Amino acid sequence: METYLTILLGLALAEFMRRCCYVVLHAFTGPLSKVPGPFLAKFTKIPWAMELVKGTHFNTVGPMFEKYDSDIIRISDCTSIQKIIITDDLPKDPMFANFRAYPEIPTLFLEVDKASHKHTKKLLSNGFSPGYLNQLEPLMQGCIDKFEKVLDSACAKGDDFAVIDMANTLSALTFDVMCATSLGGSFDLVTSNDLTLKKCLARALKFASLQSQVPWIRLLPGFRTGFNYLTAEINNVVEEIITRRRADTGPAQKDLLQIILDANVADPIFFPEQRVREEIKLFIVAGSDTTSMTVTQCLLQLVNNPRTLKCLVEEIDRAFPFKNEDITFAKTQDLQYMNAVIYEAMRLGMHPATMMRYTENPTVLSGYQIPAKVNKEISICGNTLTSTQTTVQPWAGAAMTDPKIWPDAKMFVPERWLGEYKGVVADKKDFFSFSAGRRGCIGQQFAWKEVRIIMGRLLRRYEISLIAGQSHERRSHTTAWFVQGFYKVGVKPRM
Ligand code: HEM
Repeated sequence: METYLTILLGLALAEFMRRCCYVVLHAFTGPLSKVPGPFLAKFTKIPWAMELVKGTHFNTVGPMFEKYDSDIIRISDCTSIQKIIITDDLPKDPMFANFRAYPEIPTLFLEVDKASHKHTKKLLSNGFSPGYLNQLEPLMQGCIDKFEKVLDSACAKGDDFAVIDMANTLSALTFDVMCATSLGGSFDLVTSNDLTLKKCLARALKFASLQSQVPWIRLLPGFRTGFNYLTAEINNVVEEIITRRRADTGPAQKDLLQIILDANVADPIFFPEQRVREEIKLFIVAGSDTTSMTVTQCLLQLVNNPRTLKCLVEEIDRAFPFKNEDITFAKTQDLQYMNAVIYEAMRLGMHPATMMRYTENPTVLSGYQIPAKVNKEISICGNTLTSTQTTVQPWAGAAMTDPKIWPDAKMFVPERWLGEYKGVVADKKDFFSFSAGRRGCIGQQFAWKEVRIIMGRLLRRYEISLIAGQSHERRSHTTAWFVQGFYKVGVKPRM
C-alpha cells in the first residue's frame, strides 16, 4: 500500500514539475515572450482574473500601460485598435462563450461565430433602423415625463433644492425607456424607485464575470439552482414581457420584442425558446445602464465644471427659448455644444473593456509582432481546449486618454470636439465608447437620441448643482457602477 502511495505521489510530483518546466520555458521562449508585460503574468493569469471578478481591472490596467502589457495582449494605441476592430475585423474571442448563462445559447453580444453573428444582426437590425427609431420618440418622451414628475415632487419637498441620486434614478429611467420602446411596455421603475431589478442585474453580471474566469464553476452541484435564485427577479420580468405579448390579441406589433419572438417562430433551431429570454435580458442590460451611466457621467462633469455647464445651458436656451417648448430628437440632434459635452464625458468615463478579439494570422500591433499561434490552454464552457490564438484586447480607456493624441488628456474639454484645441482637432475615429466596425454597438443611434433628449429636457427645466464630497470611484462588470452605490446631484426648478 505504502509503495503504491509513493508511486502515486512520485507521479503527481513529476507531472507538477513537467507543468512548471513548460510554463517557465513558454514564458521565456514562447511566441509572446518578447512582448512586454508584468513579470508575474508570464506565469499565471490569476491576478488578472481576480481583478476582473472584483470589477477593478477597469482602474488598474490603465496605470499598467505606462509600463507593461500582459499575457492577453492589451492594445492601447488608437491606430492598432482601429486595425483590430475595423480594418482587420479580427474575430471575437471564444472566451465570451463563458459569459453565457447557458453554454449552448448565444446572444447577439455573446455570439463568437462570425456567420451566426451576421445572421443574428441581420434579424435584429430592423429594430434599429433610423425610421423605426424615430417612431419611438413619443414612448421615450412619456418615460421622461414621469422622470420630470419625480424631480418636481422631490423639489416640492425641498427648501432650496432637492438632492437626487442621479445614478439610480437615471438607471430606472433608462430601464423604463428600453422596456417602453422595445419590449412591450414600461415597468415605471422611475416612479416606484424600486432598485430590486437593478441589484439583480448587477448580481447576474458579477456572477457572469466570475463564471468567465472560473468556467468549471458550472459543474458544481446546485449551480443552476443558485444562479436561478440570484436572477429570479429579472427572470420574472422577462417571463412577464413574453407572456404579456403572447397574450396580446391587438394589432400586430413591430418592435424589437416582436422581432425576437418572430425569429423563434421562423427558426426554432437557430433561435430556440431559451434564446428569446437571453436576447431580451441582453437588451435590458446593454440598453439601460450604459445609457444611464453616460448621462450620469455628463452630469458629473458638468457640475464639476460650471463654465461648461453655463455654455451648455445657454445653447439649450437659445434652441428652446420657451420653457414649455417640445424638446425633440430632431431639434437636439444639431446642438453642437451638447454633442461635444457628450463625446467628451464619454471619452473620459465610458471605456468598454469587452472588445477581446483573436489573431488568425501573424500581425503587427503597437509595433510588436503578434503571432497567430500560441499554444495555451483555455477553458470554454467548462471544457479545456488547447487554443491556437493570441487574444488581443483593445484597451479603449488608455487610447481615449492617451496624451500623445489628446492634449490635456485627463481634463474635460468639450471644445476639442468643436475645432482645434492646442493644435489638435479631436478625431471621432479615435473614440471607442461604442466600439466600432462589425461588432460595434447596434444601439448607438438609439443611445444618442436618448441621451440628448434627457439632457435637453433636464437642463431646460432644472438648475443642477454639485453635491460635494462624493467618491467618483467606479468598478465594472460589463457595465460600470459607482463603488459608493449612488451619484447625487442637486436639482432645482429654473425660474
Ligand atoms: C451610451 C450607451 C451605450 C454604450 C456606451 C454602448 C457601448 C457598447 C459597446 C462598447 C459595445 C461593443 C462591446 C464589445 O464589442 O465588446 C456595444 C455592443 C452592443 N450594444 Fe451598446 N452601448 C450603449 C447603448 C446601447 C443601447 C441603447 C442598446 C440597445 C437598445 C445597445 C445594445 C448593444 C448590443 C446588442 C451590443 C452587441 C452588438 C454585437 O455584438 O454585435 N447598446 N455597446
